[in-house]
Amino acid sequence: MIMNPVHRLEGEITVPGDKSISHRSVMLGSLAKGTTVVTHFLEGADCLSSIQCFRSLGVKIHNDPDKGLVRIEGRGLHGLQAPEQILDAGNSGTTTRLISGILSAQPFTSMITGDASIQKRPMGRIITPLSMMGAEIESIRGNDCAPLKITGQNLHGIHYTSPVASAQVKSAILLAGLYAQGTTRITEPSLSRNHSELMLSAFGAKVSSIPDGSKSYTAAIHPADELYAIDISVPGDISSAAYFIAAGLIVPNSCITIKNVGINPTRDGILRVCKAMGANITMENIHNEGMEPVADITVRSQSLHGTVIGGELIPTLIDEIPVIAVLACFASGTTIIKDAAELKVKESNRIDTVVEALSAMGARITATEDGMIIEGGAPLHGAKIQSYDDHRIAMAFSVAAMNSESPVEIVGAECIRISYPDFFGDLNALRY
Ligand SMILES: O=C(O)C1=C[C@@H](OP(=O)(O)O)[C@@H](O)[C@H](O)C1
Ligand SMILES: C=C(OP(=O)(O)O)C(=O)O
Repeated sequence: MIMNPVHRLEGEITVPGDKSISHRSVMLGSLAKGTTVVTHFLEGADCLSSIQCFRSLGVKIHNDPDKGLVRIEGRGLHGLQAPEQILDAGNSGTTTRLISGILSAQPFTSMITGDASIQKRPMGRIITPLSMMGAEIESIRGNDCAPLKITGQNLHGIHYTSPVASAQVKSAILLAGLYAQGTTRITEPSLSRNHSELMLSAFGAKVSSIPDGSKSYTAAIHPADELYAIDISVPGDISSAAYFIAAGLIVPNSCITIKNVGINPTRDGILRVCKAMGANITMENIHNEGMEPVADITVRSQSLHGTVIGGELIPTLIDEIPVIAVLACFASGTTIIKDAAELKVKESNRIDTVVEALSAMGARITATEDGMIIEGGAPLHGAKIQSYDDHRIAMAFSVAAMNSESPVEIVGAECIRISYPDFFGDLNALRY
């Protein structure tokens, strides 16, 4: 894919549904009694993997992609059936880790795996706490990665202190906790996205999240008899909106409104960073969609300055860091991204891939152990960029290309289908 520089972006778009919320709607809808209807579902490959896995577990799921409508005929908390084949999570870490929490408590054995990238991502982080709850999980190759063989057991509650602020780890434990004897608690070093807590509670589970001490949070869940179906309207994904927020800021004379974007405070770090860089982003029509806050976001091109991004801000923008690094190249002064070692265990090592690609475009960027340092202000020029089949990298560099001095080639841009199938269609609708 060759991306040419863009002169101006203007107009209004609606980005696809939130990936995290779409995954969770399939999972909780499958475990609930009754029919869950989901609108503005993300028809990205990752969420389709979640649908496919739950179909293999005996759940009837009707998907109307043209309408973004998914209807899930829940089987109740104890109604899943043993799968006849190995479950395939595709490229989705969320599917793999969250479903493992559920499978740990089922009265059958199952196997789950995914693509080459998934088979390299660390699963020890869920195997350890789920095993402490009584689960039997084997990493088939003995490397703490998928394929995983999960033999369901009677689980018991634990209080787990997680070394990482990871919503996938937290959610796997909470989902297992639905089935465990006694209360299950997970303390994380800072608050990661809380969509599971909010949605579990909307489906009738007894779940709480309490700040304890300065930064750490403890989520707790009690075992449930049943969950009950609800209707879910999925907000626009702020992680997808992030590409248009960044593009609107760096492409001269631009003005973009992104409608109905989720602005849950555990996800809005990109907005806080833009503000810290001097951007004036406006929000209108702020309201709640079910349990999640949403707003229309308007962004205009502006001059930016560098900032420091670290600490508890990191989990609130972890997937946006590649495009924030691009933004930092157009800001005056230095931007430091730290406390973000988690970037190394995503679809690619996002510290290495971002630094490699931005360096190739002429940016002044240095990798650090837990992030990167960017000296902004050097113009970017065309280059051949490897996406390493990482959708966030392909989209972040599509944004970089928009204000590059010459065309950029993005190798493997098809991977964008993972989270944003019509990314280029939406982009073209704004291009002048
Ligand atoms: O729970 C989720 O839906 C997600 C959590 C994050 O991962 P971690 O939990 O590994 O930080 C994020 O990177 C991923 O895109 C989606
Ligand atoms: C890390 C991501 O997703 P997952 O962990 O679900 O593969 C992502 O979408 O950037």
